[in-house]
Amino acid sequence: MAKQVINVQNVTKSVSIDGNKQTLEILHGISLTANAGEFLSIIGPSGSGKSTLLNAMSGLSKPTSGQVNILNIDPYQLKPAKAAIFRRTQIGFIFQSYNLVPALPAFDNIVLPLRLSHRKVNKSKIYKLLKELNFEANPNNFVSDLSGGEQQKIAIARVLVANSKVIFADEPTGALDTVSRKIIFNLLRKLTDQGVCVVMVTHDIEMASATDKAITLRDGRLEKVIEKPTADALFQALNEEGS
Ligand SMILES: Nc1ncnc2c1ncn2[C@@H]1O[C@H](COP(=O)(O)OP(=O)(O)OP(=O)(O)O)[C@@H](O)[C@H]1O
Repeated sequence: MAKQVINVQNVTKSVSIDGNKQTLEILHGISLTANAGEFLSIIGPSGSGKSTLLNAMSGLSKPTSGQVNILNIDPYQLKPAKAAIFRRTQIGFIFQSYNLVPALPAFDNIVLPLRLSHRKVNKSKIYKLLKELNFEANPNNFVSDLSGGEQQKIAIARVLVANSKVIFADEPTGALDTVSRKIIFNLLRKLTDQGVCVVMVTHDIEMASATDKAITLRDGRLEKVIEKPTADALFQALNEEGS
C-alpha cells in the first residue's frame, strides 16, 4: 500500500483584517491526504485559497485550527531550530523566489541547503541540471540580477538537488515560457516516479491534467477530489457554480 506522507485534517485559517478589528476566515475546514510518489495539484479560481492552503499544509503558516502532518510529523509542534532542520532536509519549496538570498550568486543559492546540512556538493551535476533547465544566465551572477523566470529556475534547481521527500510548489512555472514549463513539469514527474510527493498549486489545466490527483477549491472550501484528472473534467469542475 502507498505510504501516506501528507495528512491535513479540518484545517481552517483566519486572518485579522481592518486593523485587527475583524477576523476573516479564508479556509473553512479542509481535509486531504497525499502519498509518497503522488503528484497532487490544487486548482481553483483566483482568491479561492490555494496559496493559503499550501502555506498551511507545508508548515509555513500555522492553521487557526485543524491538524497538519508531514511524514508523520506535525511541523507546528517542532521547536524553531528543529523545524528549520526538518524543512531543510525533508521538504522542498518552490514558491516564487522563496527564500532566495539576493546577495548571493545563483550557484551558492542552489547549494545553500546542502552546505547548511554539511552535505556534498556535486558541482558538475548542478551545472548539468542548470543546462537541463535551460538556465541561460551565468550561475555566478547575483540572484538580484536575474529575471523572475531565471530566479524561479534557481529555486527549482535548489529543490531538485536537495533530495526532499515532499515538495510544495506554488505556480512553479508561472514566470516561465512553454518549453521551460514542460522541462520543469517533467523533472517534477521524474521525482514522483522516484517516490517523492509533489503538491503543486497551478492555474494551468493542461499541467494539472498530467498529475495523479487534483483537488479543486472554491471560496476556501475543498470542492472536488479528482483522481487521474482529465483536462475536460478539470475544466468542468472549474466552471461549475459552487453549491
Ligand atoms: N493576510 C491576509 N489578509 C487578508 N486577506 C487575505 C490574506 N491572505 C489571503 N487573503 C485573502 O484570502 C483569499 C485567498 O487568498 P489566496 O492567495 O490563498 O488565494 P489563491 O487561490 O492562491 O489566489 P491566486 O490564484 O490569485 O493566487 C483571497 O481573497 C485573499 O485576498
